[in-house]
Amino acid sequence: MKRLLIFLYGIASYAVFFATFLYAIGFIGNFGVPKTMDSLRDTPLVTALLIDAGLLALFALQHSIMARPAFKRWWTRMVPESAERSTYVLFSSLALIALFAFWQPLGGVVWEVTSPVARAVLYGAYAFGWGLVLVSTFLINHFDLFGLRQVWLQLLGRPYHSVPFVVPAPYQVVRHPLYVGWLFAFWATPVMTATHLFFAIATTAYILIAIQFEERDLVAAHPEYEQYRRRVPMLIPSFKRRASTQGRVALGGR
Ligand SMILES: C[S@@+](CC[C@H](N)C(=O)[O-])C[C@H]1O[C@@H](n2cnc3c(N)ncnc32)[C@H](O)[C@@H]1O
Repeated sequence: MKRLLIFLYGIASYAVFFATFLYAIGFIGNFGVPKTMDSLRDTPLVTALLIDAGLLALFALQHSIMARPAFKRWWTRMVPESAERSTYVLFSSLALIALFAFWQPLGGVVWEVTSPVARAVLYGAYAFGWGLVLVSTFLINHFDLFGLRQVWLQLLGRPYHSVPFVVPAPYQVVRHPLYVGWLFAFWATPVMTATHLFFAIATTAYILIAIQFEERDLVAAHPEYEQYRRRVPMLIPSFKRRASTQGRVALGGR
């Protein structure tokens, strides 16, 4: 019974994540959802800025603290180990839902692209970004990243083994293709409002900081990551160099 409950919890967490992911595409792209990022401002500027900064900080803290191995060791004294990743996914989604619900548009257009061709290119870049994010999760292991593999294995009563650390095509030209996808999704817009610019700058800063923590954990789990880091650029792809780390190595630092 407990196994089934944990499994259903994992499925529910994934469903919440997937709905949040779809909403985020409309929220940031300003289409198809009831509330988007760039609606008109109806709150004093400083108040709106403070609220938005608080919402971004909430997500950043949740997302980074709960990902650290030390936190996981402490947390899994209370939460079953097999449900740890699903709980992380659920809390991340809840932080994003809070961001969507309480976000305060700042108003004001900083720049606007009017050429139809350039607008089409920017919309294409936006779609490319989201596509790259999704594809990267499958290249790493989508089902492990979102906790489904963990709850499935415990349902079967089978032990959990870390997924292997692979270096598929995009990871051979850049170390963080998923974050590159985020950067496309956050920056590619034909109408850059003050709100959008604030969001893009803050999330870019967060990505740059989060990479430092993530890579520290990756080096600790995989000493060979150090060499991979020397060969492959962080965010700007290089098609000249190729990672030699093409084998499958156990990944323990999730
Ligand atoms: C949200 S994913 C982002 C992955 C990567 N930073 C990117 O941008 O493509 C974070 C998780 O991916 C794992 N990870 C990072 N690089 C990886 C790689 N090359 N192969 C497998 N897992 C990786 C990290 O350990 C972390 O648990």
